[in-house]
Amino acid sequence: MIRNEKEGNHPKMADRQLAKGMLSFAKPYWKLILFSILLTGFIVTASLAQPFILKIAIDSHINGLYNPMISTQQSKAHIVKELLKKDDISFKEIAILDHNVYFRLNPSDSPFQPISGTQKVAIVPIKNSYYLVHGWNKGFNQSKDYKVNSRNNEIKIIGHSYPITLLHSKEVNVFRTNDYQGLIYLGILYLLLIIGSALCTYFQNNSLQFTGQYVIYDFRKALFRHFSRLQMSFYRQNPIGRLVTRVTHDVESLNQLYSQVIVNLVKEVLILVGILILMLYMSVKLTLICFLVIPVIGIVTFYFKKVLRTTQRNLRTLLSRLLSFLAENLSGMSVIQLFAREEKQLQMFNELNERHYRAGMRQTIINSIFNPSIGLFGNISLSLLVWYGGGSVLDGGITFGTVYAFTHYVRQFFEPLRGLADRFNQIQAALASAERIFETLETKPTILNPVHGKTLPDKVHGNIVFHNVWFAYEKDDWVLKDIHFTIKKGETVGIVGATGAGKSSIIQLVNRFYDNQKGIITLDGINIKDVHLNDLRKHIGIIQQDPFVFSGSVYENIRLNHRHVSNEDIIKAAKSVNIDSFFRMLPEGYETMLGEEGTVLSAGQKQLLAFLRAMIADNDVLILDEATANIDTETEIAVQDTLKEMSKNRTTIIIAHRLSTIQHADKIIVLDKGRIVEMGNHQQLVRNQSAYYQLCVNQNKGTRVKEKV
Ligand SMILES: Nc1ncnc2c1ncn2[C@@H]1O[C@H](COP(=O)(O)OP(=O)(O)OP(=O)(O)O)[C@@H](O)[C@H]1O
Repeated sequence: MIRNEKEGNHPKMADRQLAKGMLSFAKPYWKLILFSILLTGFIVTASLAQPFILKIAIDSHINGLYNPMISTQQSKAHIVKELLKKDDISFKEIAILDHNVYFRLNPSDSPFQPISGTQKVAIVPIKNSYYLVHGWNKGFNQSKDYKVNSRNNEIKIIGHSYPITLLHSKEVNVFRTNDYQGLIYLGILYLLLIIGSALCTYFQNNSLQFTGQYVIYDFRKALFRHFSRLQMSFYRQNPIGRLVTRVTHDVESLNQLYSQVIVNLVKEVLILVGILILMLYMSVKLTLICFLVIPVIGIVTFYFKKVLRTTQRNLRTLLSRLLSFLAENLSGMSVIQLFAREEKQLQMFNELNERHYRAGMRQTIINSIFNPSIGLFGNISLSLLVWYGGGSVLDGGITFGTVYAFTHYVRQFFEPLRGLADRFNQIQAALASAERIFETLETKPTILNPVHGKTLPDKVHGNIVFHNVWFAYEKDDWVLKDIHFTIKKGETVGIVGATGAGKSSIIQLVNRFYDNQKGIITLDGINIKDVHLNDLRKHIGIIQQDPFVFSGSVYENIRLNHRHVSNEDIIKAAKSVNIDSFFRMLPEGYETMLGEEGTVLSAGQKQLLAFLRAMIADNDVLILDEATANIDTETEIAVQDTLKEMSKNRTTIIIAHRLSTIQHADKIIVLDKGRIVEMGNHQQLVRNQSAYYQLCVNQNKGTRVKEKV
């Protein structure tokens, strides 16, 4: 049966609450995260610097334009010398201080008057030439200080009260032709950036992956710890497949968030901001033109973000349903085959599978529209750049290097935008998973330890009293009604009744798998709700009809957490019940590995194993719930003898359909539809000729029931 999944309908957790929860898991690893962020800073700087270095190289080497950004004092001096050579002006000495060039003139040779022995000169790149400007002592900027007539290349000096003289107007490609050293510096810088960036990326990736692994390890641990504190009703409401999805799929999706998304998001945002600043620095107009498409992208992204989140959530819910269905069907495959339900189940599986497939397709389609549309906007932006930037280069408004750098930056800008779209996907998926994980983690355990609990002594007497106990699994659907009985220290009590009468439910209450809604249950006079759960449960040993076998050897499965018990003790116990030979028959005897990847025990062997567990645990109260149902008659006789031995001086509760197994009990409680209808020993009850007698008659197929056992 497909359970009614309520997952998709749960109220959405506030994003802030989610973020807080996720941060709390990342907090222990803040140093690692900070380290990654610092490395990210370097990686971003390096990736932003690379096109800029190329721009400088192009402008300096291809166009031969002087660029103050890379002008070393040496190259400046070099330009000056080249210029002076061309104009045949001789200066005795050139000194470069700060960004200014100072000449110590030879007054007799020079047409200029020295100013206190030094002449201050500016080197100004105009069009494709360098100019020495004399008489300058402040900034010298295009449009404020001079204008270039692009038709005849004439340069006009404007708006200066002090004399400015242009010394030189010849085309000189000084830098390009001669400054190989500058080029080498640029090359080395570029190489260092690339190597540095690669190293940082390596360390950043590792530290991020480590963070992700640490965090998901903690998440899994927290989930498992929480699962082990949750009451049985939680497991009734949540199919195992769904819970497995939490610990596997959902946690993995969070791993991506911590190891890739967050820091990459920081990186991408930094790159976007950095590019924007650099582009604005180089040309405001060109930047604005390139980014004409940004508002459209904003609207598209907002819309897709909304749709994607819903789709992601839907996809997760359906996957979880699919897994639950799968888990349920795989564990019940024998029943499916036995009742020839293969086709029906397949049809149900197909339905779910198809819904999951459709949701997956929807997500793929959304992504396949979103990603290329961001790419398209990037290309539109590049076209605008070529159109306007190209024209400006021809006009001389901006350099070719600038346009070249812009093409890099525009691409680089749209790359993270596309990445941002993927980040959105991952964030949506992670948020949907986080919602589920935190919802699970926030499920409050209802079977709680008392705040100020009472401690039971190491050994309890085992007096158990049910004081008018009422219990329902579902609200007001009473399974046990006004149950009242006393089991005295060392007594053996049998509980009988028709199927569904409530026998097992009584046991579930004794060890607090469930809590009764009304009445009180006491152990040695102490309300069991006042005792710490571990303290209570360590006194109660239960042998179930289908005991659980852990992965591990037979020894480990019997010993469980009674570490002090030796292998010899276990063998001795097994021999005493005459079941030693059963375990010796296993492929490697007591060393045989059991569980998922080991040997599979038969139902009877499992019960024998559970018997040994109980013997080793030596609890003060022993409960058997159909504990011998799967054991053959011969072995059962041996086990019954041991049971008699074990129940001496130990409170024992036995639930058995086979009434012969409880005939020796000190007291037999007969249940019918959740109520006690009879209580007494075998003889008394047979004499009563009522409910118990009727059960015995039914079981003996109408033959007379003997009082004597
Ligand atoms: N986990 C559960 N959630 C909801 N209802 C339950 C649960 N376990 C049992 N019940 C219901 O409680 C009633 C009593 O069940 P219980 O298992 O105690 O009966 P029982 O006498 O032990 O039956 P049987 O002899 O078949 O083992 C039944 O109607 C059953 O459907």
